[in-house]
Amino acid sequence: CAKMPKPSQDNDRDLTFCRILLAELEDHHDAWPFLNPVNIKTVPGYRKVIKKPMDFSTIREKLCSCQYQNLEMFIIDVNLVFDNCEKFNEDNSEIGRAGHNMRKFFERRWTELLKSN
Ligand SMILES: Cn1cc(C(=O)NCCN2CCCC2)ccc1=O
Repeated sequence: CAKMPKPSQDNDRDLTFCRILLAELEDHHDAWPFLNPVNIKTVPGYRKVIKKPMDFSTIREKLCSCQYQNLEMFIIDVNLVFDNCEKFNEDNSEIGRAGHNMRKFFERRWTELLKSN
């Protein structure tokens, strides 16, 4: 049938979930490497290696300026943070471990939230 606009309550639910999930990511003990964009002037190689930088403050800005169509687009950006981290950091490093911890936390929380529906 013709593409129908998503009922607004679904959009409202998605937006609420993004706000909850992002707040919990920002408050997590291991969030410190991901709170702001990696400084490509002080981190050698980052600019060349990581094609699409992403961080929680950028996700916060996008969320607050309605740049996420739905929950899926938000999850894609959060996963980009963790995929970039895995690409650039050894698993057995401070930042590498923080990335794995944060990804595990995020996976668990969004599945819990979606099951609550
Ligand atoms: C995600 N990620 C982060 C960094 C990084 O150095 N972040 C700065 C962390 N500092 C904490 C207090 C001031 C800044 C390097 C590589 C990387 O993949």
